[in-house]
Amino acid sequence: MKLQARDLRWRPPHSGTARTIVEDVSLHVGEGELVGLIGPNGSGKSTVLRMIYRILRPTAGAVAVDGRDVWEISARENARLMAVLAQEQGGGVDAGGGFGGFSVCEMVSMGRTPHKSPFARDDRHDAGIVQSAMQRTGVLPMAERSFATLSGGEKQRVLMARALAQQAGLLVLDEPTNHLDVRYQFEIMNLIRSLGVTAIAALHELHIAAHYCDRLYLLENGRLAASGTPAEVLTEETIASVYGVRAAIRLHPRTGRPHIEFMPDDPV
Ligand SMILES: Nc1ncnc2c1ncn2[C@@H]1O[C@H](COP(=O)(O)OP(=O)(O)OP(=O)(O)O)[C@@H](O)[C@H]1O
Repeated sequence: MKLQARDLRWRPPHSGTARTIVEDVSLHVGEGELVGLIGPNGSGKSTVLRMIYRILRPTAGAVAVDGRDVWEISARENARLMAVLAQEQGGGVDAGGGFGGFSVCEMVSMGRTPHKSPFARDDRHDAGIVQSAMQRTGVLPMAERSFATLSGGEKQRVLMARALAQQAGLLVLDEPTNHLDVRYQFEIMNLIRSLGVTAIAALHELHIAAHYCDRLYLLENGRLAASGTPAEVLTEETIASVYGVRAAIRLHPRTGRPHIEFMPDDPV
């Protein structure tokens, strides 16, 4: 599955003189690629992803999956094409997020909804997929727990399991490592990579972006500041100018991927 976003712009509707949040953003994710969207707080990463997963209609520009405009596809078919791990869920779930009454297993089972006719019950095929998704994300032992009682990191893994259960060819992930300790950060990223599906992920952790992504897009104030391989994008100059932090970067001799050492005490 391929993703293409062309000339995306977003301004809050009915906002009078409000500023444009995203301007001129074009990106593509090839079949089986894992692409990272990075940039400082407020640079527009979530807004770009929301346009991709069709929560926000672009003010201008278009998003296409395998050449089809996402707004011309029904919401249900769209859910079969792309699975989303969104920030709203991550933020919302801390307070229950409306899912307070559901068990972990029920939450993950919701990933099967786009594949079933209305009112159909889970069959054994669905149950097997749900079980496997819980196993791969390490949440199987808590299958019967109430979702609301989980820690932030446990909830994040359950939401990842739900996205896996959806078995979509495109994953759209807004900070998938949010709330996760270092072990689970790597486990989730290894899992995403091992799936071999097409994926785009907003990431804060630059070492994760450097290590896992095939290519990166760097946003600054709603516009693309750089794009390319991690080694092309994560340079000392770009990190200083976009993030305002000094860093020393070495390329790993075997992988060619950047290894970043931040030097927060050195002036930019
Ligand atoms: N509905 C809205 N109305 C007005 N401004 C908005 C709206 N949604 C987002 N913004 C603003 O747009 C900017 C980009 O927000 P966005 O959430 O896309 O950034 P981000 O890069 O994902 O940030 P973070 O890394 O902090 O999650 C922010 O300044 C935000 O306050």
